[in-house]
Amino acid sequence: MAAATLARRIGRSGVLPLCCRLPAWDRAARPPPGPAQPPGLPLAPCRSFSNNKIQVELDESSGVAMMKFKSPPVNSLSLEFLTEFSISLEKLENNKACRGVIITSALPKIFSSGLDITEMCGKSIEHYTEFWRAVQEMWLRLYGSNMVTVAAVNGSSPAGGCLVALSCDYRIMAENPKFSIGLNEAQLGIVAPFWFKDTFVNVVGHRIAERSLQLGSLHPAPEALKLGLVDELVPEEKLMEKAAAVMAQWLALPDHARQLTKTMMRKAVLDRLVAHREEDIKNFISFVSKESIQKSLRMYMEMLKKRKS
Ligand SMILES: CCCCCCC/C=C/C(=O)SCCNC(=O)CCNC(=O)[C@H](O)C(C)(C)COP(=O)(O)OP(=O)(O)OC[C@H]1O[C@@H](n2cnc3c(N)ncnc32)[C@H](O)[C@@H]1OP(=O)(O)O
Repeated sequence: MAAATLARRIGRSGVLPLCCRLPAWDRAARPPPGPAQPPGLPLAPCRSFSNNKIQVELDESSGVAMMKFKSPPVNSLSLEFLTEFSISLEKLENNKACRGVIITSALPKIFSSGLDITEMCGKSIEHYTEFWRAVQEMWLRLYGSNMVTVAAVNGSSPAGGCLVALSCDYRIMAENPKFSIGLNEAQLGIVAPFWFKDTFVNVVGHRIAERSLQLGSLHPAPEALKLGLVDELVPEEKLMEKAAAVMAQWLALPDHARQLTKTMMRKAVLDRLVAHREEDIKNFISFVSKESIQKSLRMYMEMLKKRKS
């Protein structure tokens, strides 16, 4: 079925209708069709699981899951959020019926505000260790996922929020110039870890990443498109439809070829963190424990609050 037709059928709900079946080269063989269902019962259930901060709906007939961040006010990546995120990804990854996931936000104007700064202020070494391991875990799962991952960026997405989008296979952003995206860590007086940087370089190339990282730039959507930080801009109301169309296009290929290609492209970067995980945690702790860094983070939080009042 042509991607455009599929997208039309998906419509705004973002959920593939039951009549749409994708090609036979699924992630794994599906069970054979059972006996005829009694009238009124759905042919293929749309399974959903919702935790406190993330809602996931999987349409088993299409193999596409919709993951929505729903942690007001700004979908900050707290320890609880990151844990739910990793568990949700793991559940989908282990579900043979799931071949792709669209990641978006249920909140208006914000995709994710990045790592929860309060998790990095005035906490114990044990807490920093647990928090940073959760950040690593989320990235390893998302960047290394076998599923097709599409980010439907429907709001601003600084720092860790940008990392989530960068870790997907494809990024579509709402074409609102008020929405911005980028690794702005330098603006907070902190440094993006090497694997944030590697992920960024793999998307936009060395020169753009270097300039953007040093300046801690947050790029308005049109600029993000020009830099290649996002792949497409679409009007906000068309975002989910477009994400579904892109997903259908990617799922039209045999999984194994796409997965092996993805691994080939990403393995070196993933392996680098896996090999240096404990060292990376130690670096984070020694950096975040510095009084000067604590001061920078506190001042940044105050600035956010002042800007509001
Ligand atoms: C120390 C070692 C470092 C190692 C590397 C660490 C790598 C770090 C990665 C990161 O992700 S750091 C986080 C970077 N994030 C940001 O810079 C975003 C900051 N937030 C904003 O710019 C804005 O809040 C927004 C996302 C554009 C939304 O703006 P809006 O006007 O809609 O909302 P606000 O009124 O600003 O915020 C509401 C509420 O939420 C709090 N908040 C915002 N972002 C965060 C956050 N990242 N962590 C925790 N809390 C956050 C903000 O303070 C407001 O709180 P209240 O005033 O309502 O209490």
